[in-house]
Amino acid sequence: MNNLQEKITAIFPTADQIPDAYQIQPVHQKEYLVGGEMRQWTGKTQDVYSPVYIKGADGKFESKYIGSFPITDTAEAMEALDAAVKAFDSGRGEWPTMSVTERITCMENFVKKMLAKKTEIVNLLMFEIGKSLADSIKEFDRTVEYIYDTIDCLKDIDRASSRFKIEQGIIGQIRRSPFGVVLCMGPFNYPLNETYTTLIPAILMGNTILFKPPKHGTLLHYPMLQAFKECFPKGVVNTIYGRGANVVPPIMQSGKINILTLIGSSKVANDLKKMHPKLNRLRAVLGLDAKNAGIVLKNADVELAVKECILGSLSFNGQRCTAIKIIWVHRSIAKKFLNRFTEELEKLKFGMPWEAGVNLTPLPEPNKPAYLTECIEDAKANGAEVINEGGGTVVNSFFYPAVLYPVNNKMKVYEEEQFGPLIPVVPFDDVEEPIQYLIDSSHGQQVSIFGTNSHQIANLIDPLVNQVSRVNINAQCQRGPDTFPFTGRKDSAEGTLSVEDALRAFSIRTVVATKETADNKQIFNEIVEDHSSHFLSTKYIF
Ligand SMILES: O=C[C@H](O)COP(=O)(O)O
Repeated sequence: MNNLQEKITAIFPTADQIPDAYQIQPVHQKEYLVGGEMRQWTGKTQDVYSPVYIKGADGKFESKYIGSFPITDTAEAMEALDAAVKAFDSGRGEWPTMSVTERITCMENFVKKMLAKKTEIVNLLMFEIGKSLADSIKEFDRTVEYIYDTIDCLKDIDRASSRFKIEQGIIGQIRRSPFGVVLCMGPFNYPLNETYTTLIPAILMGNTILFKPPKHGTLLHYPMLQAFKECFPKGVVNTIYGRGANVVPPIMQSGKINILTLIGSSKVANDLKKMHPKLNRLRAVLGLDAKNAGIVLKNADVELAVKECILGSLSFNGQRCTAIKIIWVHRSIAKKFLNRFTEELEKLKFGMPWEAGVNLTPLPEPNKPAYLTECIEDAKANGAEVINEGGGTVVNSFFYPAVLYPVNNKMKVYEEEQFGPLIPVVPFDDVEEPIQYLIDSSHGQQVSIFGTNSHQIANLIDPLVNQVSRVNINAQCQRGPDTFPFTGRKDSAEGTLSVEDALRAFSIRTVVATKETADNKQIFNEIVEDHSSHFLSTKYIF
């Protein structure tokens, strides 16, 4: 065992080395929620093991068992679908016809219950997906803030829709109405936050939901199951579990899903969409694969570029859709950049998720270290080297980051999204090379450009922003602030998310209109008075 292997091996604790505050008890989930009923599952369950390995008395390591959840099957999935369809009731259900004010009250109640579960959810985030304590807390807090921002934004939308327009002799009220039944599936890397960035606006807009938690990151949703039952009318939120291949296709093939929302792979999204018998009636809100590039220009501030590229490529071990997944560096500064990059990489602290200041943690996907190793072998066979000491060392679920240089287009890592701590670096002579790379790529989410010549950067912005959906200047790629539009071009996304865009994505603009006559004005006044609970501010219009 070499020095680095020994150091990595030492990060895995014995059972009693886990601090008391983070000694979680296994979560044995038996319940699933359908039609407002908490049903008991007596069938097979899926055991869940943590990426945190524990050293036993015999010196051997074992992945920590943290609980189990129901492997519900097709029948239960179809019951959940029927419950969501029934609750929507072609737009006549209690939830889609409820006033915005009342819906917001339900959601505020839900957030209160969520806040009470913070410790439980944060601990599960650490143990289920290996996210550091600091990042798990950030994920929880960001989600709560997102819900409050969404509520505020909905109030604004509703206020605007309670104002009547008169144009060309027509009085009209433009509303935002729910779309129908939503199938919602989130990712493992932000299992709470990114799931809720679609789930919450979908609920708030009056839709009814089928919710399948991510495979890695199911248990952390359990603490909120009862809250979904208590805070919303029957059938508004229905849960499905088990093997995606068994439960999702029949739901899509039923033709009863109105919105498919998935944060995951473009292949899965395309396969699922094709299953829907009436594609023209399906809306998709998708966050998919990305291969964001860092472009370090000849005149870049190398220190700044290194700092941002380290953050961009290695925060949460590179398991972010917004991570920088390939770095293009001008050949004249490549050596300097790589020396400083590897020096900074070596300073990163690796350890268990609960340790203060930890940057690199174990990976939750059991097959990921083998996949990343395969990418390294492929890159080596095609002329690249791992240039940092110990890069690619694997111990249990931990993979030490590897920097590959010089990467070329024959290698898997050139175009494939590695979604892990592997940093391919490509030298370039002419900035047209990375631009052409972005043009040829099937991905189109973000790019980070590093340089000090504002004239040159200004000239690059248009070509770049016409390839990707966000250009970051001298800064890493990222989704936030959550009020900014978040999307991608080509195979990277469909639809746009952010607080306001998400509310739009899960609703449709509708119009209530009449001709402008004295009688009709009177009728509209009466309608508004009658339905005043549907409006936050307007009582009388004329
Ligand atoms: O994994 C994809 C997320 O949208 C990344 O979000 P983030 O840039 O805030 O880490």
